[in-house]
Amino acid sequence: MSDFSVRLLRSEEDRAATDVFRRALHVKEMTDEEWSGISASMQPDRGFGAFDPELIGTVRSFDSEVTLPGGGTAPLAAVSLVGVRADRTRRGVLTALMRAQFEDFAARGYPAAMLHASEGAIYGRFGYGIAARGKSIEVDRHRARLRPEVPAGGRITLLDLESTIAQWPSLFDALPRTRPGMIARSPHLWPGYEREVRRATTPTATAVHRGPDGVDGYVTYHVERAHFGAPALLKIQSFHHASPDAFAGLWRHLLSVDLVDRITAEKRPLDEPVELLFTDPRHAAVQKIQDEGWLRLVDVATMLDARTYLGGPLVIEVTDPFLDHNSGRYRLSEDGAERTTDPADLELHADTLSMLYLGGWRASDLAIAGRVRATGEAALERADLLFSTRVNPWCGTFF
Ligand SMILES: CC(=O)SCCNC(=O)CCNC(=O)[C@H](O)C(C)(C)COP(=O)(O)OP(=O)(O)OC[C@H]1O[C@@H](n2cnc3c(N)ncnc32)[C@H](O)[C@@H]1OP(=O)(O)O
Repeated sequence: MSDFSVRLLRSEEDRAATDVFRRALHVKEMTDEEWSGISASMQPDRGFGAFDPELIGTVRSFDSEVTLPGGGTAPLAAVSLVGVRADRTRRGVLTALMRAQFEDFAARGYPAAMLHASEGAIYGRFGYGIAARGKSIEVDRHRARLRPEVPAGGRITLLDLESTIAQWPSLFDALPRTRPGMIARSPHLWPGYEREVRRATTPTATAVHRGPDGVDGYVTYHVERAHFGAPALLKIQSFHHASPDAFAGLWRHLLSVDLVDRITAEKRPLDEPVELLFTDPRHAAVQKIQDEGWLRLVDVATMLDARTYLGGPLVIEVTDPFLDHNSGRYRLSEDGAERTTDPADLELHADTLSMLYLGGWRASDLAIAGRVRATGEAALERADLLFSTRVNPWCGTFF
């Protein structure tokens, strides 16, 4: 028996819910001024609160759309602002909030949800899995030399802070979302990004790249030092490109910025070939690899049928303890996905299916870790090919 109840938040409760979230992350509550700048980022009717009767926990989402393997898209609930008051944790509050959210997503026809996790041990039990990973890189600007065959790139225009803020949404929307896992940016996201760059103590700039057909890439960055005498770091805040020319041209620009010692970027796509631009690839060092996008297939049948596959057929048996209606067997092939009673080639839990879904992991690697059980090597080989994608998945949007 729970001694709290969960319901949709009213808009006048959004600020208190945001404060619950911030305190859970050890961040100060917002001032009136901060709240007035950020309140537009709350999509109405997408926040849930747990009450006992005080507000003790919250989750939110905003509507989006995710790119799938094969180039299709599906409606996506982007989940954020998850927090439970420190004196009310470990008694099922988040579990109840997650359940309410999934019911809401299903009722509104959102077959998938995604989030960025504060800790890796929280969300697997709710069926979220690490669907996309990202690498953090650091480039030694003084030593990195571009190889002769690297494209020259097109025209670069530099935007200042105000122009960056004004043009960000149209720049992002102008570029195709080419990787599985990339999401549409709701208007509710931009106020938060604006707040971040306005708070920076050094100037933010955006370099826009134009190719023969117009804008095909941009990078937003600022330069900072930890203290006087420390190396000057050019920190990439976002980098999106739609052509090899734009990728090379924007890196040429970053390397040309004076008074910079190192260039850093976090959570870049695992297969983005930055180091291959340089005569010595070691001058672009991968510092760490982290989980980037956690995916939840809320409606497994719909999502399995929405992506494309290579080869097959393969029958998978999914166990979904949190959303049991998803449990069962599915036959996957180049023709799509359907429920079946045929014997399974592969058995896995819903969180592991999320890891396979966007092509971010191989079934044979997950089998080594005990996350997938297969009838044999042949089934794993078929599964590796079936779920494989041309490029690595990447969300590329923080929320
Ligand atoms: C998308 C985002 O916003 S990410 C930000 C997430 N928020 C934070 O990290 C803020 C700080 N943490 C919190 O607010 C809370 O601890 C939360 C939200 C992570 C968890 O809330 P709780 O109400 O304690 O979760 P709940 O009681 O439902 O726990 C369910 C299960 O998950 C486990 N669990 C919960 N949090 C964690 C954790 N951080 N690490 C490991 N296990 C956890 C519980 O032990 C419990 O296990 P059980 O079912 O075996 O008993």
